[in-house]
Amino acid sequence: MSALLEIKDLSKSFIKDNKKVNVLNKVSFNVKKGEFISIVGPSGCGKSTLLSLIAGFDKYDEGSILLEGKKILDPSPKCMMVFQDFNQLFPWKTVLENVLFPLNINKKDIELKKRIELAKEYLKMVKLEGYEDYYTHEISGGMKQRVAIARALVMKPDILLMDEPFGSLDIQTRTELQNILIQLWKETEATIVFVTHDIEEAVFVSDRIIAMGKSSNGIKDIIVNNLDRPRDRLSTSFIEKVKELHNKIKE
Ligand SMILES: Nc1ncnc2c1ncn2[C@@H]1O[C@H](COP(=O)(O)OP(=O)(O)OP(=O)(O)O)[C@@H](O)[C@H]1O
Repeated sequence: MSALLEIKDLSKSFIKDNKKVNVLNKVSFNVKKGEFISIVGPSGCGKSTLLSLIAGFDKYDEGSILLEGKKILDPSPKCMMVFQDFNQLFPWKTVLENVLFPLNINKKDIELKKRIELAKEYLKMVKLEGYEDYYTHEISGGMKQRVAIARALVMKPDILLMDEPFGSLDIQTRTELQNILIQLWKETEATIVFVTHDIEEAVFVSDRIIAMGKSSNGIKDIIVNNLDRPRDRLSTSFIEKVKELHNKIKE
């Protein structure tokens, strides 16, 4: 596996009350094609900032972010983002129309009939077959997140960025969505960068876990997670890995 995303000496600060606040200081790591990476760390350590920079939503001060060797400077369908917020969907559009939306904007070369087929195929993959004509107020939070994931993945992005996508869900729905996401990741061979507060979630989904710290303004440690898949949350090896991560990220 070669590096798809290369982040090198990335620094970012914000100006607040005329003072410069350093959030990221010389952050470097690579993501290989097909890899599932999680980013964990305490609130305010810069996880969302890092994801926004990769998505091209914001500008960095120094360093570089390269996707297949090219600098990311602006948002593009190559990096799709799924947020935590249930309100990221268009409420005036149906479930199908939401998933169709990025295709209609970016993939006009595909004929409409095919675009609709594609959107339906991804809705089936997130187990929402039969809900195509529902509006967002008619579906649950977990279903909304599944629509958002289908809408992002239907674009076949080089990287899927996920900012605490399951953070507002109850534990049962969260577990169900983690399983769906892992299945989708395998089926679509996607590359995923996933921010989470939940250490167990990080151990369940990812190949490598990037632990960020607030005092370090960047990466504290990168933990390789080669537990066999499918992973058993109750196995001794899983629990040991969760403990290892807990100990490593203690501030
Ligand atoms: N636009 C902005 N202007 C000023 N400061 C900002 C801005 N965006 C983020 N920050 C600051 O950068 C720091 C990191 O914020 P960020 O949202 O990246 O953290 P996080 O690790 O994602 O936190 P959480 O887990 O709570 O979502 C915080 O101190 C925040 O106040």
